[in-house]
Parts: sequence; structure tokens; C-alpha cells
Amino acid sequence: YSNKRRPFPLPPGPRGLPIIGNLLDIPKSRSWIVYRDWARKYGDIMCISALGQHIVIVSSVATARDILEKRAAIYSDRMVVPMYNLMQWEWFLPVTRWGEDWRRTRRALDRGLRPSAVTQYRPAVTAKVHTFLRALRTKPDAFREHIEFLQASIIMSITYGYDVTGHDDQYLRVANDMSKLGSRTILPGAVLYNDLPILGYLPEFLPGMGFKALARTGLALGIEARDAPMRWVQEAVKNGTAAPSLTRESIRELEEDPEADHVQGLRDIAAASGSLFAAGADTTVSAMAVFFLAMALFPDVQQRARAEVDAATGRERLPNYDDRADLPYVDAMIQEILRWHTVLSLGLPHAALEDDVYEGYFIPKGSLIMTNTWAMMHDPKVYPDPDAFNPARYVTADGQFTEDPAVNANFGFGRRICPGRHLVDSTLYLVVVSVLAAFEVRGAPGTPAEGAFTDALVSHPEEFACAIVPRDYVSEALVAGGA
Ligand code: HEM
Repeated sequence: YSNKRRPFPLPPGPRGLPIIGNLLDIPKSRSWIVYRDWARKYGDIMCISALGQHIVIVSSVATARDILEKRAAIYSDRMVVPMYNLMQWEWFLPVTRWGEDWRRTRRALDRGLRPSAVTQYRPAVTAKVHTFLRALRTKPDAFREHIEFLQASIIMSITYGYDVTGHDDQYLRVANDMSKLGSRTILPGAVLYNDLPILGYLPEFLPGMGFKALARTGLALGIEARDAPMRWVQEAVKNGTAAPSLTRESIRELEEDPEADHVQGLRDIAAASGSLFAAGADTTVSAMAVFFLAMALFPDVQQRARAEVDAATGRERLPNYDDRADLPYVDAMIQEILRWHTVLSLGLPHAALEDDVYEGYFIPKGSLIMTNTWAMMHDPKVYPDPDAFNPARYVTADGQFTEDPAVNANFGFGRRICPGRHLVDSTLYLVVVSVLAAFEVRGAPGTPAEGAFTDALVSHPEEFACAIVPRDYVSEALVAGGA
């Protein structure tokens, strides 16, 4: 696509060098801030390129919706991650290319994670959260570990009906390993092979070829993470002992469908269920850690939310899902948790299946579309004083919660939007209200003066300390009773 042959110009952006394009301009850290600064100069839609790969960066919710939602038929593909292909992880839904395989797997997940299905998981989530409160009571300093274990047990429970036995649980270990290997190898530059797939043709004894052995490990790990818990559920279904779960429901529906291809159907269920841990554990853990950080940094917010929770329960029991209608400030707080710190600051890129023209700009087939969610959530024109954690921005003068649909940008756009978003809302709600009812979260030596976050695809609050203290004898009794 030389400039002369293009019918329309590419979106504006910093000028690149011949062949390598903007490779040297691509920021090595906190790229969302640099891209926000570029957007101030070039606008809501801009384009950079690196070694011939066009990357379109979108910085407003409206433009992202125009492109990724209204033109979803063009923009629902994913980029190729060479290392994932080498590990044969194409079944892992967040990277599955557009097509029939993606459609079938996605359908299973949308069914199993829609709001009515998530409602059925409430008893399981509640039991896990109460166990979490007791762990927090016993060892408050290990709150991060407890959050990780909580989310892992929730996902394994709703996905497979499986109760994780402890930190060294066999299925949990494999799922965690897959998740870690996945985040270590997904980004360009993370593994040499991602940038130079041609290296795959070279023999393994040469220096720099370590990725080949890693890929073999990844292949075995992926198969184990996807198939072992699935086999466990199939066995339990056969024995009539399977607890309710997304996988059990999917198997039941498959068995009731006389038209279905059962071999393919079981493969699809394994892929759908097997995608949930790596996609949904680390991400939700970050949002929960953000809650603790915000509570340590903004005691007034904590106090107001707690007063609301206490008024709803009379402190006679732990809060539950039925209380939610009486907790507008808590609803606002959950929304603010997602806005204040964007877990995936640049979303997950979509890829264009064909050439397109948007507002007079040419977007070539194969372009990656990256959404700067951080910039969208920290635009001072939309969110005054954007670095302040302030749930009141969504509360009306008469105390009503106003939903801000823009905050949903945290879960992406269009057909690839996060299927786990309703589950996130449900678990985050119960964690927030339960912790507020039981503990006071205070700043401590080691609490930063302001939010600081890691620079990774899935970004977490940097390690921080806070004091998590039981409120009084009433809360002690509630935690011990777990009811
Ligand atoms: C705070 C927590 C979470 C955040 C911020 C988050 C965010 C995202 C984002 C931005 C995407 C990409 C959307 C796009 O391409 O437009 C995504 C995809 C995905 N998420 Fe989440 N997510 C979270 C939790 C979860 C949970 C709990 C699950 C499952 C239980 C989950 C499962 C998935 C899957 C399977 C995909 C891939 C969808 C596809 O490519 O079709 N996520 N998520």
C-alpha cells in the first residue's frame, strides 16, 4: 500500500521511518499515556506501523463503538500470536481467529455466563466469599494470596462444579501454570519467535532456540488444562454426581440435541470451559486488589459505603445479593473501581478482516485495532479529576446511582466483548459488601500515597501493604458464622 496507490489516507500519526515504520517510537512502558498524548495531537483515531503491521489506535468510546460495534462484521478477528500457534493454543478463545470455531465456542460461553446463568452461581460464589472472609481474618497480610485463591475457586466451581482443595490442588496448579505461561508469551517481544516466526525453521541446537522446548511444554500444559477437568466432569455426569456447573449444563444440552455432532460438541465445550481460567482469574484478581487499594487510600469513601451496607443489613447478618437494590453508593463504587484503574489499559486488539474506509481514512485489511481504554476512562472532560477515586460522580443529588455505559469499555467492544463481565460484576459486588461489613481497611506503613500499577497486559496495583482489621465483636461473629 504505497501512499500513492491508496484511495484514502491512513489515519494520522507520528511519521515513521522507511521499512521499520514507527518501531522505534513504540513506547516501552506505560504506552497508554504516550498514546493519550499522541491522541491530543492527532485525534481519536490514529495509525502507526511497525515492520509493515498497521496499528490503529482508538482513544474515544464513540469511535470505538463506530468501528468495533457498528462494523463488527469487519473488525472481529484477532491478531496472530506466533508463540500461541506453536503451542497449539488456537482453541483459547481470546486468541481464536474469527470463524466457525470461534462462533461455536463463544456461543457456549455466552450461554453459560449470561446474567440469568450468573444468578444461579450466587450460592457457590457466596460460600467461597465467606471462606475468603475467614482466611482474611486469620492472615490479613496475605490478602493478595486470599484474593487469588478466592477467584480461582470461584472459576473452578462455576466452570466445573469442582471444589479446589488448596493451593497445591492438581487442577488449580495446571490452570495457574497455563495462565502464567500465557501472559509471559503473548506480547510482541516477549519471545523472539513472536517477532521472527521464520526462526521456527532453524534447528533447535542453535542459540536462541529455547522457545521450541518452551512450546512443547506449553502444548502439553494447554492440553492438560483444557482436557483434565473436562474429563473429571464427564466422569461425574456418568456417575450422577456432577455438581451444577457451566460444563455440566453444556454437556446436558449437547446430549439432549439429537442433531448435534457429539465429538465436535465435546471439543467445543472443553475449549470454552478451558478458556475461562486464564481469561478470567488474573483480570478479576486485579479489580479486587484495586478495591483494597482504594479503601486504604480513600477512607471517606469507605466510610460512606460501609454506612450504606450497615443500614441495609442492620448488622444482623452478612450482606447478600438481595441487598443490592438498597446500595446505590456501592454500585457506584464498583463502577469507579473499573474506571479508576483499567485492568487491560489497551484492551485486546481486534484485527480487520478486509480493507475499510472510516471517516475518510483508509484502514487496510490485517490492521490491528487497539483501544486506549485508559485514555477513555481518564479523560478529564468526561471524568473531572480523573485520578481521584470518587464513586459520588455517579450518584445523583437524591442518592440514586446512574449507570455509565462508557465504563463498559473496560470489557471491550462488539462481538469480542468480554463474556465474563456479568460474573465480574456479581463477584466484585459480593466481595466489596462482605469486606465492608466485616473489616476496616486502613493505610499502613507500605501503603503508597497514590495508586501505582504494574505495566503489563493485565495490570495490577503494585505490591502494597494495608491493615485489614476486624471492626468489632459483631463483625467477628458474622465472619465466624459466615451467614
Ligand atoms: C475485571 C475483570 C475482567 C476484565 C477487565 C476483562 C476484560 C476483557 C477484555 C477487554 C476483553 C477483550 C474484549 C475485546 O476484544 O473487545 C476480554 C475478553 C475475554 N474475557 Fe474478560 N475480563 C475480565 C474478566 C473475565 C472473566 C471473569 C472471564 C470468564 C470467567 C473472562 C473471559 C473472557 C474471554 C473468554 C474473553 C475472550 C472473548 C473473545 O475473544 O471472544 N473475562 N475480557
